[in-house]
Amino acid sequence: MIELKNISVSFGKHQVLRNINMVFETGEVVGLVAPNGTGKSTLLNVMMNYLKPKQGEVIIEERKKYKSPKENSKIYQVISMMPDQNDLYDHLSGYEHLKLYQSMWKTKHLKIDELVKRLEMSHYVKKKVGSYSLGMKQRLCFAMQIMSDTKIMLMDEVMNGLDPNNVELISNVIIEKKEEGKTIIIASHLLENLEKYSDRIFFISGGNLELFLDKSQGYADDSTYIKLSHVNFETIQELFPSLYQVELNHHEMIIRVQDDEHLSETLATLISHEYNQFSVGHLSLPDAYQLKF
Ligand SMILES: Nc1ncnc2c1ncn2[C@@H]1O[C@H](COP(=O)(O)OP(=O)(O)OP(=O)(O)O)[C@@H](O)[C@H]1O
Repeated sequence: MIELKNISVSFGKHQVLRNINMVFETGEVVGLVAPNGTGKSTLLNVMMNYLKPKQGEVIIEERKKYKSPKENSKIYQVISMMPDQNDLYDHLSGYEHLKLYQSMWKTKHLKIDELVKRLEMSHYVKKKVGSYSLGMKQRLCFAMQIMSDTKIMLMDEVMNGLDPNNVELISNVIIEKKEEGKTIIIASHLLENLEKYSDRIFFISGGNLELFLDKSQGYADDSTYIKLSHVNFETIQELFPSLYQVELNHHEMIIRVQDDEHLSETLATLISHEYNQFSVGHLSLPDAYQLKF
């Protein structure tokens, strides 16, 4: 469990985080979503104490705070940030990196060979990192964090450079770790993927965390949307002048309806005008992102 209390961060006059209050609970996966340069890494860096906020504090496991080197080193037994590819040593093998993490975090109970097999790294893990592709390094970085076995795991762009099979592989391990009770906070631009395993998803916007989805409660925006394909935006605007509608791209648009009565009326009108290619429901994360940013 990690709590953020009144966290504000500014770089000069640019305020990146504004008075953030949030608790990330034990055993949940939280997704952080925002365009480049909005504050995802800043927030994760504050949680790791790599960056001191202008105001506010981070509380880990209800009472631990970043106060002194001694206290901080205890906290780093509980929380970790996924290493960056730039943190890897070209002259060491992946296996040696994993050994190093295992000894640093004293996690002899975890079997390196099992993890290597699980992440399909067996064919390359004994080779030097200097010879790895982007995706091979990324899997190693993820494996290193799994090896640390901390209760809280922060991951910045965990799926960077991974092909669809590896995205699936890592997603499954994230779900397993969540089931073991880990708190996992992930900043990602892979929206459909993030939506699959996150318990809660927040947009970072205007320096604040805005809830998009809490799987135990539902969508923050509980309106119903009709998503239409292969339509002419102007024609639809003329048909429904009073309804909120947005063009997503050249051939897709959405209409928001307030209640079931409006929904039935709107669908009836669409069908009577021979518009049959639509779906009805909540906004998907990619569509909500497109509307928001
Ligand atoms: N050390 C710094 N000094 C000055 N400005 C900074 C510093 N670190 C971050 N910023 C600024 O803070 C803002 C947020 O940066 P941050 O790295 O948190 O974005 P991000 O959402 O993680 O982006 P990305 O998706 O590209 O990783 C950006 O405008 C960035 O330029």
